[in-house]
Amino acid sequence: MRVVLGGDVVKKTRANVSGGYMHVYNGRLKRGDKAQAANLSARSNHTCALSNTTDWTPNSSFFNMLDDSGNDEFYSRSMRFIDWLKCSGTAVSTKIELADLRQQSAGRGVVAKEDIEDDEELFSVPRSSILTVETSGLPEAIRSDLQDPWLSLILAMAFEQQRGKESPWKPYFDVLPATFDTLMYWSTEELEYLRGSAVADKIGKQSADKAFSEQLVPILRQHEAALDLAQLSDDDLLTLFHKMGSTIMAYAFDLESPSSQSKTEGEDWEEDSDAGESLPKGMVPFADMLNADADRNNAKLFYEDDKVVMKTITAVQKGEELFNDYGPLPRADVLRRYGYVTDNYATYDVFEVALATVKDVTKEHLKMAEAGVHTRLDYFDEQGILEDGYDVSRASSEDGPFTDEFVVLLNTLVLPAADFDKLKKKDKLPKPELSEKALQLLYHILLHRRAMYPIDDRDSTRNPSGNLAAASGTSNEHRRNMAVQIIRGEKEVLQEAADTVQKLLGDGNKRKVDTFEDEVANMHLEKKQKTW
Ligand SMILES: C[S@@+](CC[C@H](N)C(=O)[O-])C[C@H]1O[C@@H](n2cnc3c(N)ncnc32)[C@H](O)[C@@H]1O
Repeated sequence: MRVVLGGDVVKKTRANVSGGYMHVYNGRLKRGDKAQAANLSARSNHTCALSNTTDWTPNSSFFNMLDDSGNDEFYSRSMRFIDWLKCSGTAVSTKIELADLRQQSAGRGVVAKEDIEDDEELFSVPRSSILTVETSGLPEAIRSDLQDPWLSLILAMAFEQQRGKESPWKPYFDVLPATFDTLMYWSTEELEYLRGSAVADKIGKQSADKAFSEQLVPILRQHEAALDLAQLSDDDLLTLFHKMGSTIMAYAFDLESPSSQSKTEGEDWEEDSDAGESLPKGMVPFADMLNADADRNNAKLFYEDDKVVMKTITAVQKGEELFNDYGPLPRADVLRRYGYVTDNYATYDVFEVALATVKDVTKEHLKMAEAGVHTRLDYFDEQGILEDGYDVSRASSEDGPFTDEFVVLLNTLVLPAADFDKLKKKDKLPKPELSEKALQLLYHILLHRRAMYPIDDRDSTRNPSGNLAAASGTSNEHRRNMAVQIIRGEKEVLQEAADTVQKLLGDGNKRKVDTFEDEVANMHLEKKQKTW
C-alpha cells in the first residue's frame, strides 16, 4: 500500500504537479536542484538593440499573426519579444513559429511549420536568460532575507515589472498575461458556480495575502530607500504580488540540474504534492509559450549545464501545435492553476470526499458514537495515513476509482469493536479490498457527497438573486461555462463510483429505489421537507 502523509497524491505524474497554495502558485513545475540555480552568475542586462533583426521580422514566417495595419498590440508585443529572445541568445529551430491562437482562446502558442522528427531540438534558452531571483536585479540585501522560493521569485518579478523600461525583461513581461481566469480572480458569485466541488477550498487567497503581508511587505519597508517597489501602498503591493504569483503558477518551471532529470517521459512515478515546493523556480522565456492539452503532449524541456532545451518527444506534423506537459490534472485543477478547461483533461477528473463527510456519514449510517469514530481515526493518524480528504477517480482509471488509503479507512471504520481492538494490538491495518459493510458505508458517503452538488447544472449557474448569470460572451459567462464543465465532470465520476459500488455489492444491494440519482433526489426532498 502506498503511504502518503497528507496532501494530494499525484499518481503516475510525468511532471511534478504540486497542489495547495503558496501552493496555489504552484504550477507545472519540475524537479530541480538548488545548487544549480545558486551557481548562476547574476544576469547581465540585455542591452542589444531591438527591432533590427532580419530573420524574425514580421515578414518572416516565424510569426503568423500579421494584421493588415500592422498595429495590433498583441502582434507588436510578440515581435518585440521575438527580437528580445534573439538578443538574449535563444536559438529557435526554423521549423516552428510562435502563433496567434486567440481564436481558440489560447493566447499565444507554438506551432510546427514543417514536419518534425522525434527528439528534435526546437529551441534552447541560455540559463542566463531564465528569470530567477539570482538573474533578476533584486538587491542582494533583500534576496538574502528571503528563503522561500515562491516568495523570492514573486518579489524578484514584482521588482523587475516595476522597473518598467529600465528592466531588461520588459519585452518578456509585455507578453505575459495582464489578466487571469484562474480561480484566484473569480468573484464570490462566480465561485458559487462551482458549488459542490472541493476546488473552491483550494484557492488559498487568504493564506497568500497573509504570507505577502507578513513576509514580503515588511522586507520591502525595511529596504525602502533601495526600491521603487516600496513606494506602493500595501494594497497595491498585494495586487502586484498576486499577479506575479498567478503568472508563476501558470508559467514558471522548477529548475532542474541535468543530473536530477533522470525520470523519462512516460515512466511511472509518484510524487507527493509538496515535493516541488522548495525547488528553485524560474521563468523560462519562450518555453512558457507552449500550451498544454492533457495527453497531446509532444515536447519536453531538458536541462543542460548552461541552457535548457525544448525537444520533441514524438514526431510532429506540419501545422500541429507543440504541447508541454502540465501533468494528469483534473479539470478543476487546470482551471484553478491555468484558468482554462478542455475536454481532454476529463479523463483525470476526480471528486473529493472530505474526511468530515466520512465522519458524519459513519456516525449516521453505523450509528457509531463520536468517540468510536475518533478512536479509529486516531489509529489511522498514528499509522501516518490519515488525510483531510480522499480523491475518487474515474472508474476507468488505471488504479481504479478508490485509493488504497480510502479503502483501508472504510474497512477500518466498519470493523466490529473487538476486531478493531485485535487489529490495533497487532499494529496492523485491514487489506485494501472493500468489505461488504465498507461498500454499504461507501454508498451512503457517495449519496451524501452527491447531494452537496446542485440537483441539476442550472442550479449552480444561478447567481445569488436567482437569475441566470450574465449574458453570453461576457467573462462571467465564460467562467460559468467552464464551471459547468467541472461540475458535470465531477458528477459523472460520482455516478461511475456509485455504479462500481452497486456492482460490487451485487445481490447484497437492496436499495429502496432503482438509481443513485433517484436516491439523491429523495435526499434533497427529505431535506426540504425537514426545513418546511
Ligand atoms: C505557459 S502559458 C502558455 C502560453 C499562453 N498561451 C500565452 O499566450 O501566454 C499557460 C497559459 O496558456 C493558456 N493555455 C495553455 N494551454 C491551453 C489550452 N490547451 N487551451 C487554452 N488555453 C491554454 C492558459 O491561459 C494558461 O494559463
